[in-house]
Amino acid sequence: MMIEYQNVTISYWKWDVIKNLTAKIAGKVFIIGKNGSGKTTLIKATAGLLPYKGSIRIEGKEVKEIKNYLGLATNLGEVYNLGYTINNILDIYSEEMNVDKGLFSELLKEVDLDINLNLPLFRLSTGQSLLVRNILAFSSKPKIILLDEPFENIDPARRAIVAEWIKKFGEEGIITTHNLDILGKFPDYKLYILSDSKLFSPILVKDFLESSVVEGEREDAILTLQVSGKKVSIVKGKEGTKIGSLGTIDRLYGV
Ligand SMILES: Nc1ncnc2c1ncn2[C@@H]1O[C@H](COP(=O)(O)OP(=O)(O)OP(=O)(O)O)[C@@H](O)[C@H]1O
Repeated sequence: MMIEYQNVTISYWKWDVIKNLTAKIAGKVFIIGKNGSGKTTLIKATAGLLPYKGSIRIEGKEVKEIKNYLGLATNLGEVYNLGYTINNILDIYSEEMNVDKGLFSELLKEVDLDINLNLPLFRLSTGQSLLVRNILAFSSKPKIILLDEPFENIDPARRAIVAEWIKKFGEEGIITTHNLDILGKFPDYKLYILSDSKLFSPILVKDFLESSVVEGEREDAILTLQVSGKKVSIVKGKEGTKIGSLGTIDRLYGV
């Protein structure tokens, strides 16, 4: 079981956001990357919502040829445009996408989210809407989860609950995030960095958080990547500020 990218190029008009990306992803993994690096674009293409060149295969099946694959769920807003109110969405997705209404209500209760299900999604606050979309994704008990920034604008106690759901639901998938604190809850998960259109080979979250970022190429690096054309090394040891204590990964991106 795997998500496989082979020479994948994804473009908006003539501009390539992802260029010749090749990677094999197994299990549930995190992808981080600076603003605009293409994380959302990659998730959308993997969910079948964007055209791409090359090959994206999920469990051996080419994404653009898959119709109604029920094993995959995402929190992307585009997917939940059908239906007007949240109740409408629930009706449609319980029928078409295996969303379990009982599980949906249970998860809603777990985060103590008191919302009017007769409202359209876009009437909710940014955080509430994302929580509902996360819950919709988990409620189909998917095999594969594609979650774009599932913690953004969500308060800390609820973020911790979303983290537990990520551990519980899905056998494989991709989660993008900017949130270093929450990454600490996933020490044994693999982390990929998307930079300069490449997905750099994965390192364990715990190794990443215990490392520091230095400029240039280093022999002792656990990972050397390219950021805006410059080499950056992630090294373990006493040197510099640990990534885990930075609170933000901006240094990695040279900001
Ligand atoms: N529909 C679109 N049309 C044209 N360009 C787009 C479109 N969607 C995204 N882009 C551009 O593609 C690039 C990658 O965007 P994307 O949203 O994938 O980045 P990201 O890594 O998810 O960023 P962030 O961390 O800020 O969420 C950006 O420069 C963005 O402006």
